[in-house]
Amino acid sequence: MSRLWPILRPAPSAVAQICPFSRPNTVSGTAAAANIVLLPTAPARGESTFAEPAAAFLQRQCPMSGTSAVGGGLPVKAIPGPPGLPLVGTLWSYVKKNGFKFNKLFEAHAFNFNEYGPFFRENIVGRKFNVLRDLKEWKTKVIQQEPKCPQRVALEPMVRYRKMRGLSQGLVNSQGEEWYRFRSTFDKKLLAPKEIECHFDPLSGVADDFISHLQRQAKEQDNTVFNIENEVFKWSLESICAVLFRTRLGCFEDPPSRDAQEFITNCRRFFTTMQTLMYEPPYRKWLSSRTWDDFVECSDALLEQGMRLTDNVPEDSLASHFLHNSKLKREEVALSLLDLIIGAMETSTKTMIWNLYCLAKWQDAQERVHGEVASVVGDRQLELDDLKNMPLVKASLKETLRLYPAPFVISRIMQSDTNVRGYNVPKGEEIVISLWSIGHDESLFPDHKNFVPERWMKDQADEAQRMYCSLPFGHGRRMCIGRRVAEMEIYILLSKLISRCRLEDANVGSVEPVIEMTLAQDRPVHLRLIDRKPEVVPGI
Ligand code: HEM
Repeated sequence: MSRLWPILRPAPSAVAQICPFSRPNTVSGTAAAANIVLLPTAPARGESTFAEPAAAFLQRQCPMSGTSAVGGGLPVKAIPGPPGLPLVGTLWSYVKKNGFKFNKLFEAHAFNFNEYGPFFRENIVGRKFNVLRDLKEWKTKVIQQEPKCPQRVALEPMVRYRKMRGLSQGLVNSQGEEWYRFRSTFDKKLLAPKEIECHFDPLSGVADDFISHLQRQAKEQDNTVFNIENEVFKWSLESICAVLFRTRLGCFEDPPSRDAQEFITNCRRFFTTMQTLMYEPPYRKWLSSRTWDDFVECSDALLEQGMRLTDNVPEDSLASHFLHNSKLKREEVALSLLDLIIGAMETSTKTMIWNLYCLAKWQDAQERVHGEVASVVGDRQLELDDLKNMPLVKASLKETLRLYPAPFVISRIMQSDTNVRGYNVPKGEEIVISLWSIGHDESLFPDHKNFVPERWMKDQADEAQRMYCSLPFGHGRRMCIGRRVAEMEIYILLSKLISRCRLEDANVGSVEPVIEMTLAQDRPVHLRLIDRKPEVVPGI
């Protein structure tokens, strides 16, 4: 996508010189465009003006404001933002040389927040984004008031494929009552903390096998695991299948079992082709394309494998529970289980790699986390209750997700008119919260470029920060349904791995984030694994 749709990133001065639309779209500028009798001079840039909700600003400064405000707020078009051309909107800024890159969209967001304040509006070829950097406003105005069935923009290639095959849209992409039917089936079993505890043993088994697999590889290659993504992807797949099907696929066998290899290949093809399809210009979907054919082929294969996995599931598995205790048809259960696998794979894999990379890069932090694990677990095997006593391990994941939030934005399509920061956002508009920008806001997170897990510890983070500054799994009725599974599998793997090995950064240069399906690493990540214990004790 970056090749097709690069986004221009002009320096502020360059904007003024080059662009015919260079005048910043300030409150007064946009309001004038919307025919509102308005303000003397609104400051053009910076947080201080925009940190104040626009309606209050208006009220204070302009006697006419009461009449110009719509439904108690300014019209949505008055939200400041980068100026655009008729029809194409800000696409011009995406195709200029040396501009923003689409695969670094979070940088464009940071730039725009700096220019236009914590709520800006952008129109790219007719699609309008209202981008927010204010988590409190997101929680109180968007999420707390959301209806029974909140909506998010769907993953278009998946929707197209399932329509073509006459299948239901499942958990990730359905909307309205259909979504509710799926979600209410899966919610309790996946989100209630007590329900998740039964997955501790299977996930521990996967973590043990994975660590031994990594250690074997490292021994053969000068203590180094090259391109660790290939391996972490297997851990992710093996973990989610252990949770859903109580089945071990055999990803760490040498070579992996045929089923595992097929699953790995199809999953990887699914994500790479979907990524390409998602960012193609819209007209491409009317033309035949090799990528689309590939996507259909691997989606068919995944569906077939998913159906096969549900054929003979052990009685104590989640799959069996959903097959026998829900009103969903067998095919709908199989599709939803696939959705859970799809939801889990990219996010958990990328997050785990970032977490390992951060610990390897910030050795002091790694030693502090290791100290905690050693003092709680010692030489025995990790137990479920230990997880409650390792706040630093948990903080290490939170800090990773602050620096590198796998979904770097979360979106909602408004289902009723809502006043956000003084603007009346009508039903049908999309609001996007930029998690990346929040996590990199120096005023919220001093020393924000550094990995400091302790900033999330109860005695160090203030209440407001803990409440409003971290939302990597989303929030509300449509939040990540796999959050508890993800947290458990990551805590287990981190504590086991770090007590067995010291991680070292074996990369040339700093690994930087780029947007693929989620916030990915811009190069293959290599890590050195140094055994902490001369002899490996199985289990920990
Ligand atoms: C570190 C790992 C993960 C992160 C950061 C993450 C993050 C997210 C986020 C931000 C959303 C959107 C929430 C919203 O719109 O408010 C989401 C949705 C979803 N996630 Fe996760 N996720 C992770 C792991 C998982 C796992 C392990 C599973 C499966 C067990 C999973 C399954 C899903 C599904 C099915 C949805 C769509 C839910 C719906 O639309 O009702 N995720 N995830």
